[in-house]
Amino acid sequence: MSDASISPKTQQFSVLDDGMNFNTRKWVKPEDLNPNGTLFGGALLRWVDEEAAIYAMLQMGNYRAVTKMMSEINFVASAQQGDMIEMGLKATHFGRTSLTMRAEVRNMVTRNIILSIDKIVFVSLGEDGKPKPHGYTEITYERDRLPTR
Ligand SMILES: CCCCCCCCCCCCCCCC(=O)SCCNC(=O)CCNC(=O)[C@H](O)C(C)(C)COP(=O)(O)OP(=O)(O)OC[C@H]1O[C@@H](n2cnc3c(N)ncnc32)[C@H](O)[C@@H]1OP(=O)(O)O
Repeated sequence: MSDASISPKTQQFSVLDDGMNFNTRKWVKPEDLNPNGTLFGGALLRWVDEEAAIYAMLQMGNYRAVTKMMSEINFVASAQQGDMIEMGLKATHFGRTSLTMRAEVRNMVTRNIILSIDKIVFVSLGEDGKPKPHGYTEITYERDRLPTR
């Protein structure tokens, strides 16, 4: 995707862009770098997995959500120390016990997409650790599904 196709809205806080929810920003720090001096892919994946787990919990209304599958991970471009990145997620399929989502990470400084994952699948589990139906079929943009303590 070219720079021109990225909406200027991506530089605003918490925007909904094409239904994709960009909530979390990270600052690339020295401890996040690989020996080449660019953002370490493992750090990026850890951030995405955590963000996706929280998104899955909010959508499926269950704190017990586990990563089942990630499709091809495309490290499209790199980021450097001092860059700010933002992570976007969008649910693409609600199954019976699972939720499939798409992920995109953008460099807010260069405005390039740096990572895309077409499919991340989370499964809602019961207390027995087995898949548990979540009962939802559509995206919520609220925090209305999670039980509170
Ligand atoms: C108030 C406070 C409370 C606090 C409360 C404490 C709890 C706080 C927990 C925090 C949790 C954090 C979690 C963080 C994120 C991890 O770090 S997760 C760690 C890494 N992931 C794992 O360890 C998962 C390991 N895998 C498993 O345990 C088993 O594979 C699973 C997930 C139980 C699923 O078992 P299974 O036999 O595959 O189940 P199965 O019924 O065949 O399939 C289930 C669903 O997955 C789908 N599926 C299965 N395989 C695939 C595949 N290859 N591709 C796509 N979909 C698939 C199926 O289609 C099905 O979907 P639905 O059609 O029902 O929608």
